[in-house]
Amino acid sequence: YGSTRPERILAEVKRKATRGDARSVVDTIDQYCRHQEWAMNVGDEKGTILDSIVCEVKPMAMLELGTYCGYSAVRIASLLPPNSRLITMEFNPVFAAIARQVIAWAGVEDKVVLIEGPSGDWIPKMKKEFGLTSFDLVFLDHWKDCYLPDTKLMEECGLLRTGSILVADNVICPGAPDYLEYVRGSPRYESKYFRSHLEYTRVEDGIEKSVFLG
Ligand SMILES: O=C(NC/C=C/[C@H]1O[C@@H](n2cnc3cncnc32)[C@H](O)[C@@H]1O)c1cc([N+](=O)[O-])cc(O)c1O
Ligand SMILES: [Mg+2]
Repeated sequence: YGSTRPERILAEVKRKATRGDARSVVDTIDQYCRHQEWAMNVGDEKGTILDSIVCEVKPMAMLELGTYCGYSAVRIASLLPPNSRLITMEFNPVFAAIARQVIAWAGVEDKVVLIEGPSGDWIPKMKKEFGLTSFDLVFLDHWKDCYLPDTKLMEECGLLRTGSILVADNVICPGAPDYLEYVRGSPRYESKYFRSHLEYTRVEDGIEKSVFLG
């Protein structure tokens, strides 16, 4: 009977990755998705760009929109300073259940809070639910037409402070043109494009890093 792609990715992690070793979970997923079946993880090439930004920012409070199988949650969590948290949102219960197991296998569950539900509903509740003032770093990797509305919602809910950084995957492929136009055109953002390739392919894609100026 047909398993889902995320279930096959989890099975591969349990078969090949070393329990408690986040790096081996990341490498196992990259190998599988490069050689067996493609999946929409940020991947190894764009992942190193994301890694460098996480290491530069050293966020105490980080948000990820769109957990999927948990690949980037594991990648990010393995680089977070002690006592910092990644909150990651996923509204598909099947994907959320897989991601929880991938995160646990990697041994980073104490750094990751996975919220199951739609970002649009949860963003307005973040401050109260988590005693947050603002996010130091946000990784956007969910539906591409949600990037802009969710960014505006985070602004309105006071979740961004002067210096908060937005990192958006796929700004070229599949593309997020309205988001790109907004962060590049707005005087409230200082935006920079990191050219790369769509995960596991030679197609151009890139990551946009945008600093909120307040
Ligand atoms: O479509 C892509 N990503 C969408 C990712 C979507 C993921 O975020 C969740 N989600 C969506 N809105 C949500 C709102 N709230 C919570 N989770 C949400 C979905 O349940 C899914 O797990 C994509 C596509 C390609 N591609 O080459 O086609 C490459 C990529 O790197 C991609 O990221
Ligand atoms: Mg992506």
